[in-house]
Amino acid sequence: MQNKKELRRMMLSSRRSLSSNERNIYSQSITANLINSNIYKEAAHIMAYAAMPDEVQTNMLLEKILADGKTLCIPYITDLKQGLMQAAIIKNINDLVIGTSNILTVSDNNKHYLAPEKLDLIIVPGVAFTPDKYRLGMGGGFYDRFLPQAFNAVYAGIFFSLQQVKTLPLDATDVPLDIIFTENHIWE
Ligand SMILES: Nc1nc2c(c(=O)[nH]1)N(C=O)[C@@H](CNc1ccc(C(=O)N[C@@H](CCC(=O)O)C(=O)O)cc1)CN2
Ligand SMILES: Nc1ncnc2c1ncn2[C@@H]1O[C@H](COP(=O)(O)OP(=O)(O)OP(=O)(O)O)[C@@H](O)[C@H]1O
Repeated sequence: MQNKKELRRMMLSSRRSLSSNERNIYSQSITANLINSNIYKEAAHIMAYAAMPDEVQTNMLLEKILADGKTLCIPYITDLKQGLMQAAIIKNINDLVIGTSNILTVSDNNKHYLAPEKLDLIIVPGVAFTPDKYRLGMGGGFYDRFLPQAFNAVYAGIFFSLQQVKTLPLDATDVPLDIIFTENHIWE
């Protein structure tokens, strides 16, 4: 089996092969599948993410979470070297600023963290996934360290179908997801 680094490079290039049109259409379907689910409807405190250009796009999702009156958090990297992040509350998408690794996040001077155990639902990005709901991420170990602290939350991955692989090289610290949404299937 390939190692994580090699597989990550391959799967990132496959994700990049989507046209922006495909990416937008698939992102809309994934968002629709998620917001129609009971886990979304039942969640009051949600952590999502601000997407990088190749990822499942989340603008519509972030707007919907706020419009539904739910608490919305996104990752704020507190220690890049140690792979640590917190759930920072956001009230308005327009307040986001460019942060670590060029990803939009909350501005430094007005941060409020939600305690991880308060989260009901975490929407997790990734580079590849398996049908048994393991994920390969960007390689920082951020989610593997964060998810166990959010022990009351449902962990929901959102991926494009072309990110599916049969198996992944797993480490003891890899945390499986509870449910995965793609544009044409839901694994639960
Ligand atoms: N949207 C989003 N936010 C997230 C994550 C993520 O995967 N997606 N993370 C999940 O862990 C954390 C950030 N982790 C990251 C780890 C490495 C790189 C990275 O290597 N960036 C390259 C550019 C890669 C690219 O553009 O494809 C770089 O900065 O040079 C980026 C984010 C927290 N926030
Ligand atoms: N809970 C943990 N405690 C200590 N080290 C960890 C933990 N989780 C992951 N790591 C380490 O972090 C490094 C990156 O892990 P991995 O390649 O699984 O990240 P990833 O899931 O792809 O990244 P991300 O979650 O940031 O998207 C590995 O060296 C891994 O052993």
